Amino acid sequence: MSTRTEVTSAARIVVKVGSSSLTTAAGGIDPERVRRLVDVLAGVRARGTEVVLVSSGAIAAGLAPLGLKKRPRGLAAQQAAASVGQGLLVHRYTEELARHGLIAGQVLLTVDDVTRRAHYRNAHQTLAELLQLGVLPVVNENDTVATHEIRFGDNDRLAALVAQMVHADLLVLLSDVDGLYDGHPSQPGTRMLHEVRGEADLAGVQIGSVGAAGVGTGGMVTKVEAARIATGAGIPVVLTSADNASAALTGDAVGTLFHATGKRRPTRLLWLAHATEPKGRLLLDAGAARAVVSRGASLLAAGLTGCEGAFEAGDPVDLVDPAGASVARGLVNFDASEVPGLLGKSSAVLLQEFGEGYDRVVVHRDDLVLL
Ligand SMILES: Nc1ncnc2c1ncn2[C@@H]1O[C@H](COP(=O)(O)OP(=O)(O)O)[C@@H](O)[C@H]1O
Ligand SMILES: N[C@@H](CCC(=O)OP(=O)(O)O)C(=O)O
Repeated sequence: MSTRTEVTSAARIVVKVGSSSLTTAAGGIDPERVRRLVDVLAGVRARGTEVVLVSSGAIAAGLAPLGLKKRPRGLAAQQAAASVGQGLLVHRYTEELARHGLIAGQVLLTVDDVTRRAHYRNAHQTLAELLQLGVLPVVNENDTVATHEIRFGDNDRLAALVAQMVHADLLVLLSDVDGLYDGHPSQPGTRMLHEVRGEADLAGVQIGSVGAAGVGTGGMVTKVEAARIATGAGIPVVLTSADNASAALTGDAVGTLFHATGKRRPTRLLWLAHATEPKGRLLLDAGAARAVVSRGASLLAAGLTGCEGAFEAGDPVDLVDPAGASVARGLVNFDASEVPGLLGKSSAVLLQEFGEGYDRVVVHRDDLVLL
């Protein structure tokens, strides 16, 4: 079998493991599966490669202690299960990593942590420091505080964003299925794709949701989306089963390899483009639309003709050209109620009329992504 240099040459790898790969048939965390995974990760560390683990399983781990038979539907119950389960999950990782002389560091992230500039910087710095100290970060979504609106809901995309945040050289997605198939793997005659070089290879592939175990979320849809985000940012992705973890991480050609398709771009922006629901629309005049699209300029109030929606400062909004096309998405610096007072005014006028702070740009170029 050929060896994948994308794997063997990677100095930093993000590994994501899904709930379905950590649970027993009866539900709850399977300590054996955690142990086997940690043994593999310790092997990767032993050859000098840094590892960040993104682990699902908090909700699954909380089911048994709460006497629940299956993943609850309601958000509050899921949050409660995650609250109970996350501690147990990280405890398992801490114990297993300690057998190899390694230290686990829990990192719980919300959508805000990868979209808002200040939060993003914090998360980035924390992860960088943990890696510097030789700690193995164990990341999960902060399920207990995430609401429907500000929730990834799945860890696949979170893992892709973490991979970019830590400038990983490779993302490995471990699931209960050994690769991406051209149809749902339960259907006879479906075949595994060994390599995906771009969108063309995905044409005609039936990408289904949740697997048979019923503990995961998102199924293949979110994994392919995660692969798009990572590869579009220059990071190759290997998708395979947790049982293949050892082979995948030593570079064997198992599962599906998604080749890098793009150059690295800032994480938050990819998230904005791919997964954020805009909370409103800013209407731009022709000059502003041109400046944003062709020159990568920040959006100034002078180029605004109106707005729609009930957004607050910091929310994602679409920037719409005079023809009604959404040309960009960005994080707005004003509440919707403030915008009418700003329309068409230069920064100097705003400063004069409203004082300090109102001369700021409406959407900063660093918080903008073209659609
Ligand atoms: N085209 C496909 N190729 C492979 N698996 C698929 C496909 N379509 C749907 N699936 C399902 O996606 C499941 C994996 O997703 P999920 O259950 O969310 O796992 P995880 O907990 O690892 O995130 C597989 O078990 C499989 O049944
Ligand atoms: N944050 C959640 C993960 C959600 C989930 O089930 O994700 P996944 O199994 O990766 O599809 C948890 O820890 O239970």
